[in-house]
Amino acid sequence: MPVDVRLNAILDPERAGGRPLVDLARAVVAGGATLLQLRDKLGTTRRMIDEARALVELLAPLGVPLVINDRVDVALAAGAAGVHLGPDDMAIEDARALLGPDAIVGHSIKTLDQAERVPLELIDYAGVGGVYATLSKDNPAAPMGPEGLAAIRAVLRRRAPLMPVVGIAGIEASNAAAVIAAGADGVAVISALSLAPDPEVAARTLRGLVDGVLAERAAG
Ligand SMILES: Cc1ncc(COP(=O)(O)OP(=O)(O)O)c(N)n1
Ligand SMILES: Cc1nc(C(=O)O)sc1CCOP(=O)(O)O
Ligand SMILES: [Mg+2]
Repeated sequence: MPVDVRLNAILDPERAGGRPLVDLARAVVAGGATLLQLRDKLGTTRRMIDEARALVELLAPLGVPLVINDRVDVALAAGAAGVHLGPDDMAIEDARALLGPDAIVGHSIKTLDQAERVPLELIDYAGVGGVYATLSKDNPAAPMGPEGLAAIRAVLRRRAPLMPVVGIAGIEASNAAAVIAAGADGVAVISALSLAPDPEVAARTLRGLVDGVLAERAAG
């Protein structure tokens, strides 16, 4: 079954507004998040495994998968569902060999060239961006806009028609519908959820916007 990327909440302790990650996870899942990612760029390996284990314990009974950003070892140690990797992270082939066929392996696609070359048969979803400007990533690439996402999505659809595509970077309530209208199957979000006054409400709003455009697409 394809990974449900409709609302991909990325939890980053540097951008959690001081909230415990488990509290944030509980709130965004209550609001409709379908996939969670733990992204901790500064913590020790031990801290990251502790965070991941706590999230797995919360999410497993709720049926919401957790992927770990960058770190195959942390995913394995914590029993997470999989990983999200980018062009500078472990090669997809190596990650798949270590994690096995049932794990979720997501991969970033930032250019048309990557869309042509990434071994799509080994991944479960594509994170396409940066769509808009973001303050949540160091040295982000120039925003590609919904048009850039649509162009990458066209290449991915030709190569792997069922590959779920999730847009990332600067996505919030004001622009989420445009990302889905450009062809994404979901949105990946840090600040518009984690730094919202009420993350559960923010998740429900984003999920509603995504579902609305997906329903129009399904209706043809
Ligand atoms: C869903 C999703 N898409 C893209 C990314 C970015 O991954 P990467 O390019 O490896 O950058 P870092 O997140 O590691 O800084 C992502 N994390 N999630
Ligand atoms: C982790 C990440 N990767 C990006 C990319 O462009 O590849 S943008 C990003 C951060 C997204 O956070 P926010 O929702 O706060 O903009
Ligand atoms: Mg990475």
